[in-house]
Amino acid sequence: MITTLTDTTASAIDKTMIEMRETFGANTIGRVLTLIIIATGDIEEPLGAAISASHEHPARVLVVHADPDAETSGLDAEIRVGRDAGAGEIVILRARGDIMASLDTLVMALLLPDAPIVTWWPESAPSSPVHDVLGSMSQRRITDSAACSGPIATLKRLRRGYSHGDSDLAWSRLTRWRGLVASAYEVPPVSVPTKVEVAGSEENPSVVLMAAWLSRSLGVDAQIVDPSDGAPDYAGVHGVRLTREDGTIDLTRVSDEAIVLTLPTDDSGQHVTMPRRTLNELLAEELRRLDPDEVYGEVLATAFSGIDDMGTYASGKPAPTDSISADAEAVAADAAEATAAQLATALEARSSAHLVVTGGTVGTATAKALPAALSAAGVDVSRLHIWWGDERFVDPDSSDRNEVGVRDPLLEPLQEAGLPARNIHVMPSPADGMSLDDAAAWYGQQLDLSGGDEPFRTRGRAFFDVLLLGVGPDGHIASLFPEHSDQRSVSASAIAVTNSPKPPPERISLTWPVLNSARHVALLVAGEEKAEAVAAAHGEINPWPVPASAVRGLESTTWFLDTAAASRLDD
Ligand SMILES: O=C1O[C@H](COP(=O)(O)O)[C@@H](O)[C@H](O)[C@H]1O
Repeated sequence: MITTLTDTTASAIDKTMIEMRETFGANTIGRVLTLIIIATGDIEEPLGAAISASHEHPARVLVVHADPDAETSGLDAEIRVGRDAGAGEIVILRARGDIMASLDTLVMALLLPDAPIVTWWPESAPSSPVHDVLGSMSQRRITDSAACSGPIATLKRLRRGYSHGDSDLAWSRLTRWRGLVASAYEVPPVSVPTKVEVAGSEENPSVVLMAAWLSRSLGVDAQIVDPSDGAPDYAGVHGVRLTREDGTIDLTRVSDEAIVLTLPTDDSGQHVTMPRRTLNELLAEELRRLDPDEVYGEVLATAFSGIDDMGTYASGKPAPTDSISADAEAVAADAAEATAAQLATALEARSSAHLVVTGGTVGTATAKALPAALSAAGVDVSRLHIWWGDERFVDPDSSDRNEVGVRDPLLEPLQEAGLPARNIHVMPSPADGMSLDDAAAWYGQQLDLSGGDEPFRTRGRAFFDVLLLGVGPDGHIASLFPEHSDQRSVSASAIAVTNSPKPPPERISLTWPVLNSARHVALLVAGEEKAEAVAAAHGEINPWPVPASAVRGLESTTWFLDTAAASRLDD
């Protein structure tokens, strides 16, 4: 049974649904979830999948088809119950123009009470599904990067915007492949492969995720290789080969229905039935589990964790320049003067300005020089916000804290000059009653909430006005250390760092996308012992071995150096 309503409202839709149910004798008792489908194109295919899945998971399906550019504003709805809705009930909402602004309220009025919510984007994907207005109210958020334009770029965006509860159909397409590879691998004698290859296109998200899953599970870098010449285009994983000392495990798709498996102990080539999966099956599988798919999150983090992806946050920005002075004191004075001028300019353009301070020797000296420099530049400190690039996770009054180092020389005078206490964004310490992980997540959330509609990691635009960074003799900046695995974390704005090579071992650090969202970056360095790191950081952007090479400001990056720290620049 289908009823259409034009220029309608949520309450009229609800009333009509009740009437239709009464006429039809259906009820909502058996519905187990609300499935929201955000459609941008054809709705029949995803709707067909939802109807099919409804036999296993009876759902209320809300299809949101929005046209924000429409000249008129309004809402039409189509309600389907009974045979036309499988074992569920369907409401198709066609929203035009201004009505889009109240989409969340509209959808909220139509949700099944007390039932989980799943949102599915069949052919588009928000940068961060959890930050989407409808995604934010859902337990599970399903995308399909392979169906979006620019599948790999989409998967990269989803990686940066990932949150627990996200999943992607490019990953669900691998469920059977993963099962088969795992059981082939476990045929005795089990041994770690020396080479791992996935045949398929590098432009296919399932192929990329398969390689990442294998790399992560086996601890061996999986290579993506071209499918063999003349192979039909299966638009996904063509095969997996694990080379071991005793022979190879090879799984190759030979048709849409089957793969051929060879083992070191049996090279006869067994045919195994493994049909390619339909959209209906993929959706039904997704709805089977409403808890977060942790493995997907971890595999997504492994994919694209290479240097290039981290480095892209820094590349394409103005080249760094050097400002060389006689000694550390002069470096601090020059940096403070430049910072004050940049903050003054920021406040001419915007209502507030954001400064990130740092710890370390020259960082603390620069902080000491700042109050006088800010006053000389006429900066209205009541409109200033202070953040930290990193902090050591130790007692709040420990002299190891970066914040303690600037408390007397910077924070006190600025507060006296009008800086509100609420604008001082100190990183938490153990005394705040949070674990290190929770403390880092909390600080990241404070930043995400301050910066606007999306988290930093997907925003790609300026937030901080000036970012001050010290540089260690090993080339570290903030608490991102060379060849330290925590450096690879980019799916949060702040991360917990453990086993820091420089004591204390537990720290909180801003991550690459956040550090790379400043208008101006100032690297503050003095001393001969840092000359080598400074020279290395003046080379190519290469965050993994040389973190200091990979932070750039959107408008400027300046190395404030003393002559000793600059001494190897011509080498
Ligand atoms: O551990 C850290 O070290 C750097 C640099 O310190 P320095 O004493 O060698 O100048 C610092 O900038 C960073 O904030 C800090 O946590």
